Amino acid sequence: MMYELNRIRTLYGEKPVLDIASLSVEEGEILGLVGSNGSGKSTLLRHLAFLEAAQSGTLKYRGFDADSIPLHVRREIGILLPEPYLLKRTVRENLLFGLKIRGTLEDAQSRMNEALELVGLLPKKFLHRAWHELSSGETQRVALASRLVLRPKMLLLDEPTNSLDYSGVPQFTDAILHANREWGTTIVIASHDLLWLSEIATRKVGLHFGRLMDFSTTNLIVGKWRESGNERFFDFDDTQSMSLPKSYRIGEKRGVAINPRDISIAIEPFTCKDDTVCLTGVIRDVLHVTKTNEISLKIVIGKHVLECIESFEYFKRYHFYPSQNVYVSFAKSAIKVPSKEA
Ligand SMILES: Nc1ncnc2c1ncn2[C@@H]1O[C@H](COP(=O)(O)OP(=O)(O)OP(=O)(O)O)[C@@H](O)[C@H]1O
Repeated sequence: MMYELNRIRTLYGEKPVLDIASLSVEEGEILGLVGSNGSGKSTLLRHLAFLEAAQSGTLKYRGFDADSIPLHVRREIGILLPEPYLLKRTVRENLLFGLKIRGTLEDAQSRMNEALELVGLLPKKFLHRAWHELSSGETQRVALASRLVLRPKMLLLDEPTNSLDYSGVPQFTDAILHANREWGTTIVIASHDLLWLSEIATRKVGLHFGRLMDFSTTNLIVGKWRESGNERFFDFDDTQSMSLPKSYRIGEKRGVAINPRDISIAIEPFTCKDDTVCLTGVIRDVLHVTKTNEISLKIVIGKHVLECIESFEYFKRYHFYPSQNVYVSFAKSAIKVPSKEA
């Protein structure tokens, strides 16, 4: 067990931003943290890196309490922030810094080369570059390389794909998987890139207004609700809406969740019954989730995006592709009001 959190509560001023009853992180897993802006993901990562303490509750790392963790154990943990900070020196000095303070300089040169190659930078070209001669994507890569060179036991990544271009993302994926598989690094990643997280994470948890959600879905819809008669509706756009479950209480700021496996798509319209929601949308992304041999599709419906998971066989039959118009359907009973704790 890497982390054990119990009754963690964090307040900024009067405002509660984290309220987690319990959460564990197992050794060797890649845990994805999902949640909308301000849901508390970065705050949680800062707690896990011991950069900032929660107001109450207990946080243990490999059995050590936050306030008695030895420095050498704390140094097993690497964190990559969304706007990475580099020392105002060369790439080489940035990579060497962590090795120096840990006193592990034996095979420094080969480890630096390996770390740079892992993030897709040629050591010959980049090792002696100054920090200001790097693009933002290269800065992000060097920042990850300077964590990888330490072969950390624990790696915390906050929006790691932020400044990466299209080719940078697969490279980062490989680097992260390499750390996990070759060195046994346990990884926690906060990201809005849900498709990417589905590909890389072995488990995902959702944070919603600082609380863990007990849903196994990435389709968390938070937005404005419209009341009409006794019913409440969520509007995808001017013409498409869905009615909300009776258990949804307005003013609770909880949103609703729909499991991607409960959503069906088709190229012909569905026969829509009273207990079903039927919508139309456009496919934005198609991703093969190799772990489960399923297809994850992102469907744009009005101003919102829903993820839908179909079997590989179904996908092969219809050959769904990005930009295709599709019909979307799910049972009204699939719209869940998430409970407050996992
Ligand atoms: N230093 C701070 N002082 C006051 N409030 C803060 C501070 N840091 C974060 N917050 C607030 O705490 C809440 C959680 O912020 P946090 O950065 O953890 O969210 P997040 O899920 O990482 O968001 P995002 O997806 O936008 O990065 C937000 O409402 C934010 O405004």
